[in-house]
Amino acid sequence: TVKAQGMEEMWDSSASKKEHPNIQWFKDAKFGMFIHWGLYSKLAGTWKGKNYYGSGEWIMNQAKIPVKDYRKIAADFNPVNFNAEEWAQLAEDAGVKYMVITAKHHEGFSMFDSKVTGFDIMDATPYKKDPMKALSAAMRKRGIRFGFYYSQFQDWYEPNGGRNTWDYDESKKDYQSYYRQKAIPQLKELLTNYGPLGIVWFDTPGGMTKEQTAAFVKELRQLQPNSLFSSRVGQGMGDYKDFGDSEVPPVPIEGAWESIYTHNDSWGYIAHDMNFKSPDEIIKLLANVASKGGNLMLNVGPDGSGKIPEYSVKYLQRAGAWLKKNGAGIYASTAGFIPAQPWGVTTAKPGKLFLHVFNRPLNDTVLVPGFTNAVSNVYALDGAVKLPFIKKGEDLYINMAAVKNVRSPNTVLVVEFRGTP
Ligand SMILES: C[C@@H]1O[C@@H](Oc2ccc([N+](=O)[O-])cc2)[C@@H](O)[C@H](O)[C@@H]1O
Repeated sequence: TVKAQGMEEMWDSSASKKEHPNIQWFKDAKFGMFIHWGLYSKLAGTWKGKNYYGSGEWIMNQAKIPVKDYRKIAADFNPVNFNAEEWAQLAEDAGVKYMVITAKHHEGFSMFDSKVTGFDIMDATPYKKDPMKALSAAMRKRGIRFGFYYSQFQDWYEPNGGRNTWDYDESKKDYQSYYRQKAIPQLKELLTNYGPLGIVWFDTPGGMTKEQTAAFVKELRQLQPNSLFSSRVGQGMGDYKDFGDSEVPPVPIEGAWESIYTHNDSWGYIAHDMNFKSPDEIIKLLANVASKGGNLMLNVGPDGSGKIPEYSVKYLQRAGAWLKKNGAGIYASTAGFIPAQPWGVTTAKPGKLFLHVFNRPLNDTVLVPGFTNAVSNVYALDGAVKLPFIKKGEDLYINMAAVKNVRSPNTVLVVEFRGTP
């Protein structure tokens, strides 16, 4: 471990598996916004008149578009509708506690002002402004954590970057030169020019040994010791775990972890993909992930003009409205000690168990089996409506007839108890 200015000890993920000293905000956050935005957003899922479905950000790979053709998109990329305040306000209204946006995805195009390449939004587009500068400032103003997604290995623009196998011979690539000349200098720009970053989100590790990854991580941590690195940095050197796409573990998982979900069926914008998850689905998914002790990072895919799809705006605002009333059952909660039940799931805090009732029992009687602790009070969170309850042995029965709002996708009941579960 190396001594660093100001930090009594530089946290070194490769050395010990103890948690990052700055992990608690992430564990308490529970809800984040993911943003995939790049040149692919302008293609909107179509190339040469052919529609592609799923993962719009992979269209260059799906259609095997040569770099000489793909780079031309930049000349028409002019997101005049991009409004950092609007995006940041949506994050606030949605109730997310952090945002992670693609600074550079696999296509290799830099959505920020980079001195390392000419294939960036300042030099290669008519837009000539740095949206990441405005967005990081707008988020900081609202006290919502901000971070970047940087595709550290896959770079389909660079001859020595990972995984463009249709223009370049993968076996001939010198990945180290790509890391030295592009990935590392660009990550240093991102960790230097946009203020404190809550998170650096990596994807698809590759082209580096364990030792090289350790050196890579150590070099970057020196710039922002407090920043959390996601698990896809590789070699187990991340600070929290990311599950596969749109995956929730079946049972509670210890430690800091995150489930990432698309809002429709694609990370990048696809004009013909309207399969947006409803506000109810978002609220249930968030409670489901929280009931197992994790965070949900939900994605939006702005279009090429810089507009976040209307359904994402409306539905995230609706989910945020629910969180304004019921956030106490989510933020800073831990996994529920009563497993999922026919009526829903549970989350916990010291002396409190939150019942997330998705499916209201027909007779309005909620059974919580195996509840050993003595119960002192039960009420519905939204409106603090006290509810009658009885215990038969370890079975707790709650009558929720007094809860009028029958339409809620998730009615949160609070069980206050003595002792520890
Ligand atoms: C968030 C997504 O991350 C990756 O896709 C993955 C990476 C890893 C897994 N995985 O580990 O299951 C699945 C999809 C990217 O390729 C994709 O474009 C998107 O950015």
